[in-house]
Amino acid sequence: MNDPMIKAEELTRKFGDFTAVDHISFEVGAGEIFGFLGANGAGKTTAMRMLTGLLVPTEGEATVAGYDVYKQPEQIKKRIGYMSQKFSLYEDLTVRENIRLYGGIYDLGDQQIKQKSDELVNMLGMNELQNKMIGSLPLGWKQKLAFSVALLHEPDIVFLDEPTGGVDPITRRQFWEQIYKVAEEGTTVFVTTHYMDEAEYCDRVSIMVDGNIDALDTPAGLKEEFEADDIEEVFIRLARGAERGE
Ligand SMILES: Nc1ncnc2c1ncn2[C@@H]1O[C@H](COP(=O)(O)OP(=O)(O)OP(=O)(O)O)[C@@H](O)[C@H]1O
Repeated sequence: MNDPMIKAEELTRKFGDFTAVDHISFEVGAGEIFGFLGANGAGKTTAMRMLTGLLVPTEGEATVAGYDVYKQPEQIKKRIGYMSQKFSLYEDLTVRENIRLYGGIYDLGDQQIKQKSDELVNMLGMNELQNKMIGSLPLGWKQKLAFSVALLHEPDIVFLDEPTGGVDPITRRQFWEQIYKVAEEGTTVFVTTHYMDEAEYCDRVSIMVDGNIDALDTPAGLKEEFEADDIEEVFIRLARGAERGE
């Protein structure tokens, strides 16, 4: 892979004696949609926090957008977007106020923020909703908006931590159309999900079990390797041996 957008080598994080992420290695290319799967407690969030410059690894190496996670976390933060599992927009601000706030955090100028706000509200068909409080919007709208806000500063990579949790299949499908669009424009998408149908939409999928990456391939490649009809079957077979989780 030429100049991978994400490169992890033996990346490890311990909490005391417990190894949450255990020597994982993988690369993600520019414009790729990379699905990062694993059962509860497998280590996905911990790995993602290391890659986004939020948590220092215990061992191993990683670069994101060409920057080193140990030495250049601030540069990484400027080049990535992040949509967390816990919803990140401010409930008691309006749609437009949230966009303005994040535009400021991402260091965009006033003119650029205004232009981006107009574009975004139009693109999402949120004209009628732009002055409504976020708290009053349905979850699906909030998620679509949070995704667009994570892209405001045109990052190289966007990290999505269970972006579609709790919404209906039609809204999830619309959300995935947004994902395809940004990937086509060249943005790398790193996404965790518990929905196995969504794993099928990814270019490649990795499956974590107890801190390790036990499988990594295209959805078709994984199904072939495991002689499975769908990714859910692959996942269940791998996760069955897991010690962690609910
Ligand atoms: N700050 C911490 N201190 C101690 N243990 C932690 C810490 N953060 C995570 N862990 C442990 O590391 C393991 C991996 O957690 P992590 O949140 O990365 O898993 P996950 O795959 O993201 O799970 P989920 O799907 O439930 O979010 C879990 O056993 C968790 O309890």
